[in-house]
Amino acid sequence: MSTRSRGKSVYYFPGGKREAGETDVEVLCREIKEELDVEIDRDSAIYIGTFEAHAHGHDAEVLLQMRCYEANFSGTLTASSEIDCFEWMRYRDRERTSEVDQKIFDFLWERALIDM
Ligand SMILES: Nc1nc2c([nH]c(=O)n2[C@H]2C[C@H](O)[C@@H](COP(=O)(O)OP(=O)(O)OP(=O)(O)O)O2)c(=O)[nH]1
Repeated sequence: MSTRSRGKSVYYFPGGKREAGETDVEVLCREIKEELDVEIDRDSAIYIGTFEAHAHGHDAEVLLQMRCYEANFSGTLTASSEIDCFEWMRYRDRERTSEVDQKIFDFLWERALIDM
């Protein structure tokens, strides 16, 4: 599932930057709550992998390293004020996402974890 932040042209996986002292799962829970108003079940979080690419919206030399998790959640997905919209995507939507997300789409596709 991908989100489009206010003023951005491409879709991002929900998430964001770590604040001082936070663990990965703490960042995950905070960002998902802020963006989509649902509660992540922290015990269900499973590390998927780390992906690197140019950070969208930054100078070409700025690299983004994204540590990805899958997890269950409870509540009703609701776009917060920082999100314009969210969308369940398929592999064919790959070009509508940021550079790092396209690598993640490829990873999911190679493992048959996303539909065409
Ligand atoms: N969450 C998220 N961020 C992404 C993705 N792809 C991508 O290039 N980014 C970039 C955009 C941002 O520069 C950074 C995430 O920062 P953030 O979500 O905490 O947002 P922010 O407003 O503080 O970031 P910034 O634009 O000020 O750098 O990573 C993605 O799929 N998900």
